[in-house]
Amino acid sequence: MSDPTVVPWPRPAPVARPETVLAVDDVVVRFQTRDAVVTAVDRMSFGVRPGEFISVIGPSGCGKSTLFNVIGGLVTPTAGLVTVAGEPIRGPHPAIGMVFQEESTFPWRTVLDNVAFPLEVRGVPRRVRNEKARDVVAMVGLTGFEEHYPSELSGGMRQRVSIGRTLASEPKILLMDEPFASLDEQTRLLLGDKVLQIQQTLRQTTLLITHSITEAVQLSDRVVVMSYRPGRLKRIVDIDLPHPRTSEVVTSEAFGHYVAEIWGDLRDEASRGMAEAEAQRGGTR
Ligand SMILES: Nc1ncnc2c1ncn2[C@@H]1O[C@H](COP(=O)(O)OP(=O)(O)OP(=O)(O)O)[C@@H](O)[C@H]1O
Repeated sequence: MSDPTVVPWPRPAPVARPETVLAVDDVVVRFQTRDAVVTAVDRMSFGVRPGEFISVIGPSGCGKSTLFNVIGGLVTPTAGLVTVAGEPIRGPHPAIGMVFQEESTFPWRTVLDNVAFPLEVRGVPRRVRNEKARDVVAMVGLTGFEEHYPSELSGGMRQRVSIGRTLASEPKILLMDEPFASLDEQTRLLLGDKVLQIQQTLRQTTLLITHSITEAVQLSDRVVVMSYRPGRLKRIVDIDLPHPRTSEVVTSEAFGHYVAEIWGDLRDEASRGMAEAEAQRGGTR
């Protein structure tokens, strides 16, 4: 019998692991509320490869935003660690760009000046930053609107300005927390196309929180499904649909299979969430 303490020589080649740019490692987040301790995220671990598009989906209140806030350095985890390219995240970090659901353009700045803002903060000279901002404005499909103010744009266009502003800072990882939530279905689909096009052009590593299964399947390489309270990793689904993708993919048979599969996972979790909410309402009556 071979002695397990003897290291063979030559050493066996290490198991090939895909490169990871973002690692979420055993992250736990607990909040102390007035009458209880809430575990919002419980031992979540997953890795993200460079250029990958990952969606995080789960029932309302399962801890998606909390997880994103940990990745974005806005919340310190109770336990566990997030690293970007091996570097621990201990606060807001230039490698991470965040886009939120809420309106976040600067109303007093034009589209171009909104997008150029992070470059201005970095001290990039005006001519260079305007040139770069024009490229980003074109990428988000707003050429011709450079001198417009946010109040002159639709909700979908304003969200593209927000995405453009975040992209101008060239983050290693783009985090988007339900960026399309306030938009109508058609705009969502078209904006999804735009985001995918940008992601594929820049090979931008992207994490998206969404409630929409179709959006998750349309856009993602992998979908992280979370369980209802405490928010744990339920499953990671590989979306093996051809690239480049557009919203047309939603009509394919394979697409329907993925949606059904993820809904199968989510249905139980969402029902648990609803039952708990109803029980709580009953208890407070
Ligand atoms: N600062 C906080 N203090 C106390 N509890 C919090 C805090 N932030 C979040 N929670 C609780 O943690 C849990 C997860 O919340 P979170 O907002 O991360 O969920 P979510 O999945 O993003 O929800 P939704 O889909 O509805 O946006 C919830 O029970 C929420 O009430």
